[in-house]
Amino acid sequence: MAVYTDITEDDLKQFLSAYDVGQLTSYKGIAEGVENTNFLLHTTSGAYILTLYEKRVDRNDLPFFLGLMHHLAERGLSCPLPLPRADGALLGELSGRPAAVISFLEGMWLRKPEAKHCREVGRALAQMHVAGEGFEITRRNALSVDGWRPLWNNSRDRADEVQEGLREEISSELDALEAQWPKDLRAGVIHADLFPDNVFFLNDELSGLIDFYFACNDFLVYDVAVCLNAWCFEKDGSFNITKGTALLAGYNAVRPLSPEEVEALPLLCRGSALRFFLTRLYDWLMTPPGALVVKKDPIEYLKKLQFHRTVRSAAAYGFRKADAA
Ligand SMILES: Nc1ncnc2c1ncn2[C@@H]1O[C@H](COP(=O)(O)OP(=O)(O)O)[C@@H](O)[C@H]1O
Ligand SMILES: N[C@@H](CCOP(=O)(O)O)C(=O)O
Repeated sequence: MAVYTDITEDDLKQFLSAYDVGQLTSYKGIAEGVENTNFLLHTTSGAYILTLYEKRVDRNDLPFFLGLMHHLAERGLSCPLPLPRADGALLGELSGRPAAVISFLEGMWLRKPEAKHCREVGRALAQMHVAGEGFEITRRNALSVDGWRPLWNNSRDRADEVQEGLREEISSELDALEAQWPKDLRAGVIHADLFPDNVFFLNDELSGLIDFYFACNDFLVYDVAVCLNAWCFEKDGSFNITKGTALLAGYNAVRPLSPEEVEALPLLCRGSALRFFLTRLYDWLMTPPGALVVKKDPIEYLKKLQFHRTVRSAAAYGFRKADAA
């Protein structure tokens, strides 16, 4: 559950008086999510999401996230829009946190995505990459290769508590990735966390993308690697090549990957698996017992990382040359 900060009805009503959303009729905390506190609001004019930005989100990054949602929506991508207050600002303050009211996106995230959904996600990811062109604010990816060692240093000494041998395995993985990480692939705005819980579907059609709070500038194909990891593995840990083929074909239909991007894919998949392993490991070790959040299993991502180490080319993910640039 992710409701870290509570609000009172009086404070909420006062906060909403700056918005053109009618009168509050009900509100409730949303259990899902990890980073921020979200409430579902109903008012006399409809449904909205209220987001209170928690400590892990840097206040200085909020104009990037909120501006990006505007930029993408203006270019036809289906994603939530932050509502302006009467003074034009997109951010206010509630219960001591920066807070925004966001439009409500219809749909549900899929608990059991199939290959046809993976194709839609690939398409939407490429559409987001194209729509992100021309967005003027930039944000570096703090969770890319430069950020992994500091994160690892915080957990390394306790890593063997989670699984014996982890300390050695991850240290050598990190050395290898730092030495081989590509330097000059095509870069742009990436979502960086496009997991199934951040993609909504309505009757099998993708209705929109949410949760842009890890978005940043990085290699576009790194986002494809994040999605292969998040969408194409089965619960038993096996990689589903039918899903991989669909996701890559969907992506390529909108923005064909270059030969350099295709070649880099296995390494980027390893890196993306390490990135989620490291943040999950940190949370696993550091979240105090009783905290109102569901911790995610780091070992799931260790297994994905180990699979990618055996991969020699993007064909193992279902990449077909016919789809490429
Ligand atoms: N714009 C939106 N429309 C509808 N539901 C939303 C919207 N934004 C968030 N939610 C709901 O809130 C949950 C958590 O949102 P998310 O942005 O993933 O939180 P976090 O940043 O904490 O991970 C989502 O799974 C969804 O149920
Ligand atoms: N997707 C990440 C955790 C971030 O969660 P979100 O609720 O912000 O999407 C993971 O699975 O480790």
